[in-house]
Amino acid sequence: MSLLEVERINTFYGQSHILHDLSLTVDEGDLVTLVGRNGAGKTTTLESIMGFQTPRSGTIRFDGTDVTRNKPHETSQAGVSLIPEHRRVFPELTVGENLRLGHMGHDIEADRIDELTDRVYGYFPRLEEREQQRAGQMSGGEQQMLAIARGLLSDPRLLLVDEPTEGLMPSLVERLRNILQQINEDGITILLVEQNVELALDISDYGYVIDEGEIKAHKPSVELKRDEEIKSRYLALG
Ligand SMILES: Nc1ncnc2c1ncn2[C@@H]1O[C@H](COP(=O)(O)OP(=O)(O)OP(=O)(O)O)[C@@H](O)[C@H]1O
Repeated sequence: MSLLEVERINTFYGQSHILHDLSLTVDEGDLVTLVGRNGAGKTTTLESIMGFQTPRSGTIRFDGTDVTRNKPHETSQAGVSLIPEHRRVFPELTVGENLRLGHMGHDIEADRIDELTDRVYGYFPRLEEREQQRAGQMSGGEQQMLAIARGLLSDPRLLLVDEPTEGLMPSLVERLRNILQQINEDGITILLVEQNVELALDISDYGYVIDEGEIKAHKPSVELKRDEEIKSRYLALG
């Protein structure tokens, strides 16, 4: 059994049929990527898994439990955390306050919260230095780090990350790439959506290619990287 099993989901916005019989699986411990052009349906896939959109048909199972009709907070309590696009942090709150929101509503023991906090400060030392600062005063890159850190404080087993490198300068992209790998090596399963296809395929074990709401290919990332036809047809690369 895979940690996440998405089986033939169909998701609509009103009359618009966006995801067509979409299936994918993510095994525990893996870093899996979902890549595809703008508007291909990547965000909609993550939102369907999390419960922000409810598929009209099909099934989503997390750790063997049907979560297809879960509300987002229920999916979150089950162990999934979504880091949305555009780093949504609360600008008026401090870094520390933003982080504390990460474990609110989750039944996590105080010792575990301390452990998680230490761990995220290990990944992102800058956040510890800026604990008292308002999030809105930080750079875009730091806000992205904060959004990921906050997501980790809910103690997830599966992290869904939507376009984390968007708009970051190259040195930060490099840092973020290392941190995502480290988070995964520390035992958290990751499903990563990325426009930066080269980066996504470099750090992932397995890749899914989506186009017009359908999975067009899936294979180990090392094989996708060599597949010039898929890259030029669906990813505008090569
Ligand atoms: N709230 C919405 N209402 C109607 N259509 C939407 C809505 N959100 C997205 N869409 C449409 O659904 C399709 C898939 O969008 P989605 O955001 O999932 O794609 P994406 O692959 O994540 O693209 P991007 O990289 O641009 O975010 C697009 O055609 C988009 O226009």
